[in-house]
Amino acid sequence: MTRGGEHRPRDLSWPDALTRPVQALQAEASLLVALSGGLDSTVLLHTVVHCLSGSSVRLRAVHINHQLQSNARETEDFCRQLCQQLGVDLVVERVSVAATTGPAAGLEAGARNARYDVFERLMVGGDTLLMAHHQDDQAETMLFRMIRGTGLAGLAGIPARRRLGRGWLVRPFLAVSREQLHGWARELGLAWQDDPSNDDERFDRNFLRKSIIPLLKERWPNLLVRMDRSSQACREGAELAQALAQLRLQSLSGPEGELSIDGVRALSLTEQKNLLRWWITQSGFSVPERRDWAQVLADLLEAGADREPELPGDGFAVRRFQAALYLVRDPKMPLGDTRLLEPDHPLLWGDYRIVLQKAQQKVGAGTQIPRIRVAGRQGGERIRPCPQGPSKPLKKWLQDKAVPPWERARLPLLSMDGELIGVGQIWLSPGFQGAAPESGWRIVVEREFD
Ligand SMILES: Nc1ncnc2c1ncn2[C@@H]1O[C@H](COP(=O)(O)OP(=O)(O)OP(=O)(O)O)[C@@H](O)[C@H]1O
Repeated sequence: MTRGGEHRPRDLSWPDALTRPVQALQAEASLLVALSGGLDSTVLLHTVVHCLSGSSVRLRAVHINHQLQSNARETEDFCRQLCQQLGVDLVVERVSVAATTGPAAGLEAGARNARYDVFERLMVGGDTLLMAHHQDDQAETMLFRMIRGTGLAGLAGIPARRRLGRGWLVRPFLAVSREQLHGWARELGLAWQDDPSNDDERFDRNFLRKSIIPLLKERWPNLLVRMDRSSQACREGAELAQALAQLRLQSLSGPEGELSIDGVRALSLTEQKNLLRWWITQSGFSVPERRDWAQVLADLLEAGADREPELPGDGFAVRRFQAALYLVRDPKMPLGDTRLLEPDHPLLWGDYRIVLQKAQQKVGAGTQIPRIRVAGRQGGERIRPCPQGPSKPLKKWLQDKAVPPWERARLPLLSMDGELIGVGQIWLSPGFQGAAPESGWRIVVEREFD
């Protein structure tokens, strides 16, 4: 349902609290306003147009139609008309939200994920996406996270600025309350769309907004300001914890990014947890949800030498090998089949990329393309590390080289005429390396994330 009056604001003086944070965006190259059609983002779009039209900033809006509400089409039309009247280019994306049959929270989260996926995809370098989150959203988020039992970083609430895809996400209204936004929207005579799902208290956020926060505000009128202070304190605390974890990471990590067990063991349990979480996040993964961190750490750090403890995660695992912890990415493809190397056709083998190249010809070297096979370990292989020397079991050789067990299973083995000529990046027969290799052919083995 459309509320209020016009697509054009009345000619009043605009409140400073709205214009100040938006004027600070003058230096941005390109702004994208996330426009839901609701009151908050409609006021944001009007304010951006009021403050920045005529400036050099490129301005667009983006509306995501989740196709969930009965008025989804009406809201999309509203956004189109609004942008047309304001002379702002609008991108509309329709998405299908998963988990529609799940519990209310699943649907809410599904819509949010779909929305952020689109935003990320749309952003190019130099783009800044603006969202209209305000002080009340901040308080709801903090309460909600507290109820779910989140840590310091979660209690820091919604950040005013953070990276999103190739650009930035900025929330200029975080210091403005919902009441103020509503008051100004009416005073300026603006129109907006009401979201019927905002009244549905099966959604946790709505329950907090409609039933809990008003009660708290009645008792503590400056609740929002106090919570804002708490979020600031938590943000600072989280920043300090990260800085400490980063220092520890630098001093305890070895040449392959592994962490020394003795070094980690010397830290308090609190610091161990802090370090492990930061290490996982820094490596681009999500920290697994565990309640038994003390147990997880005791397993990783104290298990007997004969055990191979691990903390599994999504796309990775933290594993122990000898005196260190390793953060190991899941391999890219199932290994197993045998492949033949073709000249100048890179072979992708899990995380490895293997290339066979014709090298400068040595006098007397054959010109025939060597038949080099690439395969995973089957067991029983032997290696002849020195061309004229004796061969030894590959298993023993890998153990002597202290190659971790998970790495051994992933290594591409290169062989020719039944003889091993290469083991991942660890070893390559001298006949296939250097400026003028004996065989007339050079092999290059790289690991993708090296
Ligand atoms: N359908 C939409 N299309 C474009 N932007 C949207 C849409 N829905 C929400 N937004 C943007 O996100 C802001 C916050 O909206 P809302 O509070 O509904 O989302 P939220 O789920 O709480 O957000 P978040 O998950 O980011 O905290 C809006 O002010 C608006 O800028």
